[in-house]
Amino acid sequence: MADDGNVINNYHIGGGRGGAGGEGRNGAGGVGGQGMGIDILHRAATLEAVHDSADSFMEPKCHPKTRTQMLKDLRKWALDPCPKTSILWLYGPAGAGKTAIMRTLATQLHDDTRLGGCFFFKRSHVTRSNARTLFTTIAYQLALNVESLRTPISEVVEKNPLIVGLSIRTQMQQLISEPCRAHEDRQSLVIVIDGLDECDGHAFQGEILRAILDPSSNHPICFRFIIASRPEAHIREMFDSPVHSGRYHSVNVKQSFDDVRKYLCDEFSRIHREHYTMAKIPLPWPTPDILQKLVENSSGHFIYASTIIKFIDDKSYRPTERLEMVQDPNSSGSESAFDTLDQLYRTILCSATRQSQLIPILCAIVYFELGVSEIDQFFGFTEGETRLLLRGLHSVLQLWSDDRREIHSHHASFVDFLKNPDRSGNFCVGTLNRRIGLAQSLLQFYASLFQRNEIRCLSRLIDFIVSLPPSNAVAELFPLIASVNPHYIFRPAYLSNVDLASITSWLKNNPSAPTDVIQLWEDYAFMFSIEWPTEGVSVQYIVSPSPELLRILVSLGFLRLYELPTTLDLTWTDLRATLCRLGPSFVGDEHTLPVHQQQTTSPWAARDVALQLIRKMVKNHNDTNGGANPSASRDAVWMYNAYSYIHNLKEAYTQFQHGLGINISSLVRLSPPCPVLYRELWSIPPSEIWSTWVSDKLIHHVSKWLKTFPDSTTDLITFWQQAAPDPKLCHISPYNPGWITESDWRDGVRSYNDMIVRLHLPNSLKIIT
Ligand SMILES: Nc1ncnc2c1ncn2[C@@H]1O[C@H](COP(=O)(O)OP(=O)(O)OP(=O)(O)O)[C@@H](O)[C@H]1O
Repeated sequence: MADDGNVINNYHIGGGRGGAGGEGRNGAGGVGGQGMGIDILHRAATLEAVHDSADSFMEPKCHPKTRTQMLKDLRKWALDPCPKTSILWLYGPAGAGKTAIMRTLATQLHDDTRLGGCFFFKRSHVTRSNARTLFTTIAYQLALNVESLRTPISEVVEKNPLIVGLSIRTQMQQLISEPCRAHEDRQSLVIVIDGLDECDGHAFQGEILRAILDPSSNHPICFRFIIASRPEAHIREMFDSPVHSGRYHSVNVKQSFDDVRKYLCDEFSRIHREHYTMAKIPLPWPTPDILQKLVENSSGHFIYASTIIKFIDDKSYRPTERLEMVQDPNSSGSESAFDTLDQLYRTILCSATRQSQLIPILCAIVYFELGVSEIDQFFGFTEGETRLLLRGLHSVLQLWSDDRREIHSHHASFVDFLKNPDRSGNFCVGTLNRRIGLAQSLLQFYASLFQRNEIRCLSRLIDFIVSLPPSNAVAELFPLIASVNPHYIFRPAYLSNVDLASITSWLKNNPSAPTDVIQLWEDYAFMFSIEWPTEGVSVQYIVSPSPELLRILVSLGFLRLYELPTTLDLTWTDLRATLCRLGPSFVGDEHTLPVHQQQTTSPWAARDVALQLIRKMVKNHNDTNGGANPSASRDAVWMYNAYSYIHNLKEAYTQFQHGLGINISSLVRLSPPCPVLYRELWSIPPSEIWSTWVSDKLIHHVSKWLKTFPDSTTDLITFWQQAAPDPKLCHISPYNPGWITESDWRDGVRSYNDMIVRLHLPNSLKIIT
């Protein structure tokens, strides 16, 4: 195409002034007509790295009618006379199809006579992995492709032949940018660099990026750079650096299920057409459902699709049999179907550092889909350690800037690879030992003190444990299963009845499981069913509950089971011992002689708990010097650990005391008339309750309670209602109208009464309102 004197020559070398060039590095003759400079460049260039080099027919290219929109967009950007930025980063996971896109694009740009130069890096290749020849190769192509650039580039080299061995940045400046200024007001020239991550050494990769990205580089305005790479952490960090902000545009090579389908359909048709054993196989082959499954397995990336096509297309085998092998990853010989894929994954894993630490993390990602911060916590790492360990795996794993987001694999095939010992060998995460190791790590976490976090994996951990076949090998897990902190078991939304039933039956099916561990989890299952009713679990005998049991049951009307130990100052062992007296497996005196003992009544139990909670509130107040030193309250510390939305201990203290206040209000209302309790109410420090919204509830319920006194007088009730030091704070606020307070209280009573019925306890224990 000739529009003026600066013809873009499209690899056509015009007749030169001089004679033939000298012999090139590969034995080829130098380019005629431009003298020594071009000849020196020719010797220094890596011709194999050019898009249509001699062996480029073996390199990836886009199958016809695939990646059409992406190619169109890239080409449009490249040819745009005034794009917002002149640098574009094309990134995507390993095997997404970046090279295929870049080669196809380079060919299109070449046909448009707008390809300045290109370099296709190739990992571990003798010459194509060498960064030192990148800019000489590009300068050489610029000189050949653009006639007007030939002389200025050649002169630079003639003047200073050493340039081909100088630093990357000097080459970029002196060999490319400066001579090309003459081209300043011409059409854009595109420089394509593929596989930056495949160039030897992170340092060189960084240097190349700096040479292109740094604001000081001041490239001719006609230049467009397209750089493709995997989203490796060190490359992403360079692009993300504030110094380079606004200097480049990035494009993600996204999954494309439609393109993969198109490719597979065409390739299967070709195989069907070309393979002589296929003549009698009816079309469509493969059937649509098999094709759909294969498309799904590809995760929308080409590497899987092209790998299986290569395998099925082997002329020495029947394609139908090979397809069956691909579909059944456990069939013998199927490993070889994924050879290319596995080689890719092995290379990535081998290049990662600290592999022995990496494998348990991969195991956790594969089986639990955790986020970075969860893995840090589960494995007891210092914050940020997981991210460091996974730095080398960005091309197979999707990591997010938000540490809480689940890490996942770019390709489903990577997970299959990691699970299959025949494919991943030492990297396999699916062996029994590795799975037991993972279960141990996670159980250790759940056996530790209740920590401040929201990691809700216990249910999945139970599923994972029960998937381990009963064997002596799992015996190591039993002590840890016995030590799971009950706070996690009873914390709402952590587990369900189904989880408890499944771990219990798994333990029972394990001949080596100790009976006390089985009993413990049966008890947990029973306790759980008291709070979260399930069919089929009930007490076997009608027992008369002890005062202690009744106190717990009354409290359960208003509190969650997992709050009881802290609120009632019980240990989990106490709670279990008391509650499980109701259980079907309890063998004790109360079962043999049920009911015939002096009954404690629910109102008195409520009174006792109310007194206990008032004293607890006062104690917390005194211990913490009125809340000034909240760390002195164990309750505040517990509250802080239990709810990650609570920001600090002070807030935790206030919330805990408010919770107590609300429970005291309800329990007082349930109590019989009792002057002792009335007096105790006055011991509550005003700052704990009167200056808060809890006072609404307290005034409401205590007023109702006072009406039940035999000698109740309006005066007493009015006196109570006006008791608060600041009456303004104690009216029933619009946000907490009386009917809400009333309906909450009735719900508590109803839930308590339902529980009495469910547990087949005597009706006399119900609360009549
Ligand atoms: N559009 C496409 N049409 C047909 N085959 C494709 C296409 N894209 C990719 N492939 C095939 O998928 C495989 C992986 O593609 P490619 O090498 O381009 O991926 P990549 O993203 O550059 O991978 P890596 O990060 O490992 O360099 C190759 O065998 C390639 O031929």
